[in-house]
Amino acid sequence: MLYKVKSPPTTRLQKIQKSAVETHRSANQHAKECFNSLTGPRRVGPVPGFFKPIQNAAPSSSTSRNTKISVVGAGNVGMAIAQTILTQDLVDELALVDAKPDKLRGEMLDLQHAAAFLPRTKILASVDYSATVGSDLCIVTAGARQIAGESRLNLLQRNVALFRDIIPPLVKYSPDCILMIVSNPVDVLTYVAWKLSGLPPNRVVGSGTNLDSSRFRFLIADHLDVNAQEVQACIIGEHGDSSVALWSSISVGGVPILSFLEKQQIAYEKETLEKIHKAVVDSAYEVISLKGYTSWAIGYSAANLARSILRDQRKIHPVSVLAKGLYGIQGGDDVFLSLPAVLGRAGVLGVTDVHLTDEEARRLRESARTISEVQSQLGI
Ligand SMILES: NC(=O)C1=CN([C@@H]2O[C@H](COP(=O)(O)OP(=O)(O)OC[C@H]3O[C@@H](n4cnc5c(N)ncnc54)[C@H](O)[C@@H]3O)[C@@H](O)[C@H]2O)C=CC1
Ligand SMILES: CC(=O)C(=O)O
Repeated sequence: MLYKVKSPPTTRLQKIQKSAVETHRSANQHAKECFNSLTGPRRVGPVPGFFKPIQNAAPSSSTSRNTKISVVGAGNVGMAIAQTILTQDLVDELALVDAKPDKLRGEMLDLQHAAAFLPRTKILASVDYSATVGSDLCIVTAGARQIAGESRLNLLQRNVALFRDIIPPLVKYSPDCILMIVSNPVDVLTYVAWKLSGLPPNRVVGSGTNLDSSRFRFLIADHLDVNAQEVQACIIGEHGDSSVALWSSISVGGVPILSFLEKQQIAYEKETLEKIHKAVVDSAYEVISLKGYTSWAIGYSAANLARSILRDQRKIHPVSVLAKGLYGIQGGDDVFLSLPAVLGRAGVLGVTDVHLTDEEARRLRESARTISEVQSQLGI
């Protein structure tokens, strides 16, 4: 016997909703028709005659060309990065790529509708990588994210498979780009992206512990009740559980903090320092357990890196770079992890040589070993 699912009777509210949707559709259609009658079908470039050039104008002498960023992955992280880039007036063109066409178009339109409040930026979106052509910087955020309690390293196999589809077309359309990886586990995926891209190592960088260092600076600043921008403090190594806090080089407004405490004979327990570092490591887990994902801080972190690169700022950021042979990391290991790197228009210009205590150096080598072990199972 078959049971038929009866359609419920149409209520008055549903009728009103249906007619509202139809009215909205026809209003959109009407607006499009009016626009087309004024300007012709959708076109690229200005409508001829809309403004008249002034008499005897010399051709533009500007030699600068448009700058372009592409963001792959229009999820929580990709969109937080995109909107931070737009508000900070970093580029002339922003291209978004995702595998979900409707979500992608929705995100593009939503950002385009803010045009009246933002610096002028052309925003494009497509599931096709040709939209990314000629990018100066490609930021990859696509992929699986952690669920509450899950480690970043757990995401590896799923995201490596996606990277095989993402990295080759990105580099095909933008062979001169700097590639910035954000998807997790960011250090291993930066290595994977480097291998799949064939780019020189200075042009492949992971967002790494730039975010962890901001969390660290926030916690110290909060403790001392000062501005976090006055706190020079760095976390290096894995963006994850084996990261290393460089306590020995922290300064606040130029004052080295550990020697200040010692001079003032203020006792501090090693355990207190460990607790602060643990709070940094636990930060992402806490936010994910509360809201399901992290987005705003990584949005600002990635835009901060994008500015240093595209504006050739030569600022020093803890980011994931090829660490082979640096800080005592074994020459045989092509491992990417965060070290203090100078970033500019050519990507990673160099790595600074910060003094590490024996304990910090040992922890960094351990962090490298953790990443290297995971990497060795990849067969890339
Ligand atoms: N490095 C860092 O500091 C941080 C990294 N992350 C990582 O960023 C990644 C993204 O996180 P969310 O944005 O929260 O995830 P999400 O699930 O909101 O977005 C992921 C997006 O990737 C897209 N996608 C999947 N496969 C694709 C493909 N083959 N091509 C193009 N797009 C594809 C999905 O359609 C989705 O829109 C995760 O791996 C997460 O762990 C998140 C926060 C901080
Ligand atoms: C998810 C992640 O990697 C973070 O927020 O640190």
